[in-house]
Amino acid sequence: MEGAEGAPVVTPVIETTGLTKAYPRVTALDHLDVTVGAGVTGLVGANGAGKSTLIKILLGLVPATSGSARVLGHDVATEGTAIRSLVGYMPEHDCLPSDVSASDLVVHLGQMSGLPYAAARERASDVLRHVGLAEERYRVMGGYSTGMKQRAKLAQALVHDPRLVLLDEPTNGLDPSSRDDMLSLVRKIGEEFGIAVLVTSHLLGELERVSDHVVVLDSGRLLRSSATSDFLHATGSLLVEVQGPHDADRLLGQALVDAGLTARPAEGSMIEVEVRDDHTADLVRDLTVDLGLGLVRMQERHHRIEDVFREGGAGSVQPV
Ligand SMILES: Nc1ncnc2c1ncn2[C@@H]1O[C@H](COP(=O)(O)OP(=O)(O)OP(=O)(O)O)[C@@H](O)[C@H]1O
Repeated sequence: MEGAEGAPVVTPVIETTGLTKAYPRVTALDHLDVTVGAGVTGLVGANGAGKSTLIKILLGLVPATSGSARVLGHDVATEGTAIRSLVGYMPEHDCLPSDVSASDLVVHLGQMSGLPYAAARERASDVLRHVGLAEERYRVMGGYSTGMKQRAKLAQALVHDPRLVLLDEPTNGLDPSSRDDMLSLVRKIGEEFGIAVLVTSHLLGELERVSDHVVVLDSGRLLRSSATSDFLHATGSLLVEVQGPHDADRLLGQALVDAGLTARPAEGSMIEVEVRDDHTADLVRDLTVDLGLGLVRMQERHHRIEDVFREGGAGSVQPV
């Protein structure tokens, strides 16, 4: 298909419009409009923000109360089977049978998704190797550590060669080193295997590291959706440190205000200056020269994803 200018029209991986899920006591999703493209997308929000509900609706497992959603162009309300053949799902909770080996489970689920036995075996062996379970794949999963269980859940999500995987809290319960390993795997799935990934977490720092794009939910509403780099880019302020006569920082602060800029004390003896336009940094530099002060440093102040929550008020999300 081509757009008006002759450019190919790219179907979003996920698109929701006014998506609402009301339970008797709580509205889990509240008129959610969100679009997810290729690459790795982090879906972040506090416990109860609606992440798992969104995933279940996208899989066609739970009906929405109102609104609509499409996954890889398919309507979740009517094309759940088509969606599930194209999408892998790693559930949040421990749902693995304890008396079955990872190999048997992944082969079985490969067959369930339509692969012949020999192909399912081959594919299971590949995905179990990719997730780092080559050695232990014939052991029953009841004896697995949490990290190994998470890997087995990831492997079964990949066995049918999906175009999109929905990973619900893949780092849940993992120690820091296993968490790093899991996040590297998530990144690898998106980057090397070219599979679109939607990964949820309430640990914000993790998503900064592995996601191209971050969607933030708060009480079922969209708080923010943007490229991860935008979260990390300058907040629109400069941190300035000067050296010179006594109270140099105050002197400069007042001069900046007199020059029409907004300036306030920041950590240490630094001053934070709001960037008004492309000339703000030059103006700060010129003022320090005029005042006879030495400019020790001037740097952009960087945002972290956590700041979104401070502004947006989703207080219980934990930074790592
Ligand atoms: N089947 C259900 N019946 C009633 N309420 C539900 C049901 N499933 C979820 N909820 C409620 O909907 C809200 C959103 O839950 P959801 O599990 O989607 O959040 P979440 O962001 O995935 O959080 P968590 O990480 O804790 O799972 C919560 O208040 C939850 O209690």
